[in-house]
Amino acid sequence: MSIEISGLSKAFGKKHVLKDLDVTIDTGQCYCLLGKNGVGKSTFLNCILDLIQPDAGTISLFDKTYMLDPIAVKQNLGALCEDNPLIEEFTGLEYLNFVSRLYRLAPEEAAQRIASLTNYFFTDRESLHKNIAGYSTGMKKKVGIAAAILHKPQALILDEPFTGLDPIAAQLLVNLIRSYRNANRVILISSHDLNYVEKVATHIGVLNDGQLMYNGSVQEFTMNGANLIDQALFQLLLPHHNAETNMDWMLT
Ligand SMILES: Nc1ncnc2c1ncn2[C@@H]1O[C@H](COP(=O)(O)OP(=O)(O)OP(=O)(O)O)[C@@H](O)[C@H]1O
Repeated sequence: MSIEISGLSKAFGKKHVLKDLDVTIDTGQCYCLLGKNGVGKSTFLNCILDLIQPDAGTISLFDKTYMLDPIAVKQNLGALCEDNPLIEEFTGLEYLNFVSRLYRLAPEEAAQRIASLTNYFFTDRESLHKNIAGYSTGMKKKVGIAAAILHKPQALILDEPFTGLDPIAAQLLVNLIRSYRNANRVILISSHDLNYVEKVATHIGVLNDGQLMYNGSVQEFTMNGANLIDQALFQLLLPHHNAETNMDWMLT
């Protein structure tokens, strides 16, 4: 297995956000983690990224663990975090060059990859010479995504990658994720954008009350396409919800 998580638990004070989770994600899969606000999706991803220390459990990536070989694990990971921290004083190009040096890419190789990624995502190339502080949310996200991919990681972990992207950039990201998936990498995404999840997911996890209410293939989740992902998710999380009776006051 490429990503193997076993017995993962995390509490913040008395709130048990993740309870003894087991998840395996194999190469060629794009696993999309879904669930209501505040259910623990980012916490789950941040544990895998070693940004949050779990209370219990083991995480192994390509048979290596943080405990035994943290550098090897991190070399194989590309990450876009929910708050997308960048260095705002840098221009987009300076930031990507900085990241390429962190990963010790040869300068020529780095220049080639940066040119290809920025050509792909940025029609407005001028903006890449301006400070990130002045970028829109979507532009920052595109820089964050490019930085996550630059070192060609085996596993890509993306927290809310579609949020804030315009439809063109989002579709470009869909195409990129599909190519990445087909190149036998492994992708883990947390997202509320189910239209895009529908286009990239091979597997779905639905987190609720600290546990996975569903953990399996997208085909099984949608009953072989009989349901859309949003319908299947709604039925799973709110099977008895009746919006009309709850909101009558609004219509009179
Ligand atoms: N550092 C922290 N300290 C205390 N509580 C935290 C901390 N980080 C997260 N939480 C709590 O853990 C729970 C899960 O948060 P998390 O951000 O993982 O949810 P999420 O599913 O990603 O939410 P959303 O869909 O709204 O982004 C929330 O109740 C949140 O308030």
